Amino acid sequence: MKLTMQLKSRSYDIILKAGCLANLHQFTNVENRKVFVLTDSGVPRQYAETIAAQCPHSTIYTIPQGEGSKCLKVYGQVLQAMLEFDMDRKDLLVAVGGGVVGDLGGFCAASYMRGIDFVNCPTTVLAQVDSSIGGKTAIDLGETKNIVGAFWQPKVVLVDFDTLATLPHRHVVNGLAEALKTGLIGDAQLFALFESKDPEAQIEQIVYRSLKFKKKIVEQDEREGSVRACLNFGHTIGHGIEAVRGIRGRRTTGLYHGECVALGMLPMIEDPALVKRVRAIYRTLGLPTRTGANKAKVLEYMQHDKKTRGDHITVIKCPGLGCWRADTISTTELPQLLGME
Ligand SMILES: O=C(O)C(=O)C[C@@H](O)[C@H](O)[C@H](O)COP(=O)(O)O
Repeated sequence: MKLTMQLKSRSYDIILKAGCLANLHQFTNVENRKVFVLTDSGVPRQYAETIAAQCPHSTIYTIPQGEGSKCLKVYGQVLQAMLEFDMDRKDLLVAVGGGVVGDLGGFCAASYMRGIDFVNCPTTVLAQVDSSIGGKTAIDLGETKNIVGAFWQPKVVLVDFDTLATLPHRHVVNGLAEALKTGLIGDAQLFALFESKDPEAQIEQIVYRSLKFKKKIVEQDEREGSVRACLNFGHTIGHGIEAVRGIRGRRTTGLYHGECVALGMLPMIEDPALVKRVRAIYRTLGLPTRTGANKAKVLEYMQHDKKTRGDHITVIKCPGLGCWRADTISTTELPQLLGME
C-alpha cells in the first residue's frame, strides 16, 4: 500500500509494507551522503541496523526511551553528535522509532544547518497511525508538551508492519487510541473496526485508514490554520493530563500519550450514546476510563495549550460519529468541561 502526501514541492510517499525498512535505498539517496540514524533504547536495535546497513556512510545514535528525551538537553546532544559526524546540508537524518524519536529527530533535521533531509520510520502503532506524517516536529519545555518545534515534512515515511511484532501490548493499545480519535472525528468505518470482534487483528487497515484521513486534512491545511485543528481532538485535556500523570523522566508510572488522549476525548463527545460505545471500546482494549489526576493541575497546564489566545481557547468537539466542530470558548469554561463544577 502507498499513500502520497500532496504538498507541492514538499510532497512525499508513505509506504505501508511489512519489511519495507530494508528498502530505504529504493526511496531516497543513501549512497552519496552521510546518514544519521536516530533511535531510542526501547526500539529493538535490528531496525536501526537494517537502515544503517544500506548506507555506506552511516552512524546510529541512541537516545533514552521515553517522553523525557523530548527536551532541550537531548536535542542539544543530538545536534552535537550530528556536528561531530561532520554532517552538511545534503546529508540525511533517519528517525527509527516511535513518536518521541520522530518528533525530536524531525526537529533536529528541521534546525540543523537550517534544515536537512529527514526520513521517518515509525515502529510503534502511535507513530504509524498518526505522528509520523504531517510534519509536526517538536520538543517539550518541562512538562509543557510540544511547545518548541517546526513544521518540517519528511522526504518519505516507511511504515513497516513487521516492527509491531516486538511492540509491548500496552504500546499497541496506546497507539490505537489515536486511530480511534480519527474514527470518531472523520471515519465511521474506521470506528466500526474497533467495534468488530478483534480490532488488533485489523491493525494494517486501521493504520491505512488513519493515515488516509490525516493526509487529506494535512493537504488542506499544512500548518494548522484551520481544519488541521481537528486532529487535536482529545489533546487539549489529554496534554493537560499527560503533564500531570504522563510517564516521563523520573516519573516511571502513569499514563502514555494515547491513554491521555483517550481520556481527553471523553468530555468532548456530545452524544451520550456515543460516549457509551467509546467507553465500551476502551474497556475491551484496556484503555483507562478514569483520569485519576488532580484536575486543578490539569487545568493549569491546559492554559498553555497552543490553541489558547488570551483568555479564549479553541477546543474540538465530536457532536456525533464521524464529525467534529471547533468551539472557541472562554478559558473560564474549562473547569466545567473537566467536570469540576
Ligand atoms: O498532526 C496533527 O496536527 C496533530 O494534532 C496530531 C496529534 O495527534 C499529535 O499528537 C500532535 O503531535 C499534537 O500536536 P500539538 O500541536 O497539539 O502539539
